[in-house]
Amino acid sequence: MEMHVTNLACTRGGLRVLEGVSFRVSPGQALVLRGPNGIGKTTLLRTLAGLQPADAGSVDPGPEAMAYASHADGNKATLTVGENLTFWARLHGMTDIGAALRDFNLETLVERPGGSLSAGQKRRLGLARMAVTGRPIWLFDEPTVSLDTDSVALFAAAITRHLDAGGSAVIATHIDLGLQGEVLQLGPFKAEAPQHADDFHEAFL
Ligand SMILES: Nc1ncnc2c1ncn2[C@@H]1O[C@H](COP(=O)(O)OP(=O)(O)OP(=O)(O)O)[C@@H](O)[C@H]1O
Repeated sequence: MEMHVTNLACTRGGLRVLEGVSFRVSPGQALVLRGPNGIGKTTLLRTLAGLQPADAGSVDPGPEAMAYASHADGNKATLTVGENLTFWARLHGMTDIGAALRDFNLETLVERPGGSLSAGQKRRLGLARMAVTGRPIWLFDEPTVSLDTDSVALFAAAITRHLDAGGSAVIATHIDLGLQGEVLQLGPFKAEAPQHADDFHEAFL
């Protein structure tokens, strides 16, 4: 499924952050978002994921085709690793969690409560959730935070498998994951004449 983003404008906390953002991502491709802190990478991902409305422009397909892994891992502390993944899979009408457990090296942790995991283990669980959604377009916000070198390699391999299967991904990361696709620098899309931020938007988990 090809993703078309056309002339998108995004706002955060009452401030127009980005405008005129257009790109396409084909099946089998990853798009890496780059730009300095505060340029709007998270804001763009939240808009693509349907967590906030676009100020202008369009995103096709809509959020029902996407799975979003934000800064927050969003795991349930009292559910085990297996229960967390099963919950997330069922939410998306799926049942199989075996491949996700294997791909993110979670098999030995399957009975552990989410709240008892280390930061990197929590992150692996948060990322594994994407693999049980069955959704074709995966969105990631700084996915490699807390991951050690081996886990970064696991993550890159999981994304590569998803791309090889015809999926696609949009990833805000400063790390070179060696993926097939392009890099989009967001600097040129910075909104002109910024207004005063007059609002605080609670982040969605
Ligand atoms: N919860 C919030 N409420 C109001 N404004 C916010 C909020 N979060 C971020 N902003 C502002 O929105 C703008 C875009 O922030 P955003 O988090 O999208 O940037 P980013 O490129 O992801 O940054 P970073 O690389 O630091 O994660 C910034 O000016 C930021 O100060």
